[in-house]
Amino acid sequence: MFAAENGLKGDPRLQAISEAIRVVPHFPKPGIMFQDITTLLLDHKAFKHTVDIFVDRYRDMDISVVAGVEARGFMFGPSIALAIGAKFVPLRKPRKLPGEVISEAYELEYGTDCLEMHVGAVQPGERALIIDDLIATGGTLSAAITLLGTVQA
Ligand SMILES: O=P(O)(O)OC[C@H]1O[C@H](OP(=O)(O)OP(=O)(O)O)[C@H](O)[C@@H]1O
Ligand SMILES: Nc1ncnc2[nH]cnc12
Repeated sequence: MFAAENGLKGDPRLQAISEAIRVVPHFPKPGIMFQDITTLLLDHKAFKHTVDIFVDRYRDMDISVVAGVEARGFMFGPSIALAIGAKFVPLRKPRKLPGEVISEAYELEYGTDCLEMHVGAVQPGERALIIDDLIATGGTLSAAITLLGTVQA
């Protein structure tokens, strides 16, 4: 579905990316099929393909902010930000940022958590791209959208 919707159907890079991601059954608890992107990071071609796909899609779209979700969004977001000429804004787990923050709580596939962003990192009216490695329940992405939407309001 992702490939068809994004014009990537038949793109050989997708197979290389898919093969580079290790699937670990029952981690970190029974029933979870853990998608391990650390093996993708070991494969520099598949890693570059991953970044390139986002850069090709989002360059020249007037995006000035790439917001990366801790921790795995930090592994892809900065490369994409540099390539499309945007700033990188970390969306961090609680009590990691030293300045004034805005927070958004959310539910995970296996627990609850919260994302925080520095006040002033994003200005009203800026266009943002949110980067993470994976969507499971969508709770994290939803919280990230809400956090950035707070600024836009
Ligand atoms: O769609 P969801 O159900 O919200 O799940 C997806 C989120 O879960 C994982 O992060 P996790 O919270 O495990 O943190 P980590 O990146 O620090 O390992 C993953 O990297 C996404 O951020
Ligand atoms: N199935 C999964 N694999 C990797 N990270 C996750 N975070 C939430 N669900 C996950």
